[in-house]
Amino acid sequence: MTKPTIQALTIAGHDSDGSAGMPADLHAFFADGVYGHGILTAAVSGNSYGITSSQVMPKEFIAEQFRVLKEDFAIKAAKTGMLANDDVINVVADNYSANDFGPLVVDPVIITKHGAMLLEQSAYELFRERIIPLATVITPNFYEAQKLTGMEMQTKEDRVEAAHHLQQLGAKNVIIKGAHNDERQPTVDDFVLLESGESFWLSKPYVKTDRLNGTGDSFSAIIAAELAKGNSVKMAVTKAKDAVYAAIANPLTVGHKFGPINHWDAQKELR
Ligand SMILES: Nc1ncnc2c1ncn2[C@@H]1O[C@H](COP(=O)(O)OP(=O)(O)O)[C@@H](O)[C@H]1O
Ligand SMILES: Cc1ncc(COP(=O)(O)OP(=O)(O)O)c(N)n1
Repeated sequence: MTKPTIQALTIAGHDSDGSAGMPADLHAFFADGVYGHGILTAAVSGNSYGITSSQVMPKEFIAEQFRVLKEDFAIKAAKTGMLANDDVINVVADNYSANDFGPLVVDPVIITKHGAMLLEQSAYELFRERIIPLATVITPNFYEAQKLTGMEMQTKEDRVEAAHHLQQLGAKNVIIKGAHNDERQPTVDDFVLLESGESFWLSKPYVKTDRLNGTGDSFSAIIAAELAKGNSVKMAVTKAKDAVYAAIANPLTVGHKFGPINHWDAQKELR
């Protein structure tokens, strides 16, 4: 007899270097013991030096992927990654609303750590209108929170204010991740604002490393995997923080420049 398998979905772009985007999401789902499905929105050609070009999938093809997954699989939670432009945002929002894939974690992928823009600037407004209200949890980094709220964020208080702003835009639970390259701080602190109004900080030591590709993808994918298991948002974000920290602190040697995180060590943390 086969055992029941918890299934989650990523709606994201593929990065050819395997470190970020859909590959990172699927590694993270696997590390957390969840079977992963993937709706491909775009693909980028990248290696450890960076991204050189990208292609966006046709909207009809994205809609078809939703249709066939819905027909067959019991998906319990999902996450979004690279949504690229207005067409992708519209087809994802229409199809997510029409299907029952459970809670949605929105990772607002706007720019990578190394400066590649993965969401057209002209699409920020539509993203705010159509994607943020679907979010059970939204996980912007410092930069993305500024772009989505239009706020300048300098202090920790600014981060708290930005989280409330994102909640007013319709996201139920908000996490604003700390800066990943601020060597002056001994810790990286992520601010969490829950639907109930409860708030707290998640904190881990700052790790100085070039091997940070796919941290945001993996973080949001573990949150989605935990929600697929029926766990609370509070438990999901805490486990994601711990697991991604373990994956950052024990780096892999892949590529010559900016490397991936270590999902095997994330898996040890999640067991
Ligand atoms: N240098 C670092 N040291 C420790 N934790 C980090 C570091 N960089 C990122 N993190 C953590 O990794 C998780 C993913 O965040 P982040 O890297 O900001 O996402 P993104 O890829 O969207 O920019 C967060 O919990 C963040 O605090
Ligand atoms: C196709 C694709 N999607 C997302 C990213 C970047 O992922 P993220 O984890 O948000 O950012 P980095 O930590 O890798 O900067 C990507 N590179 N490709």
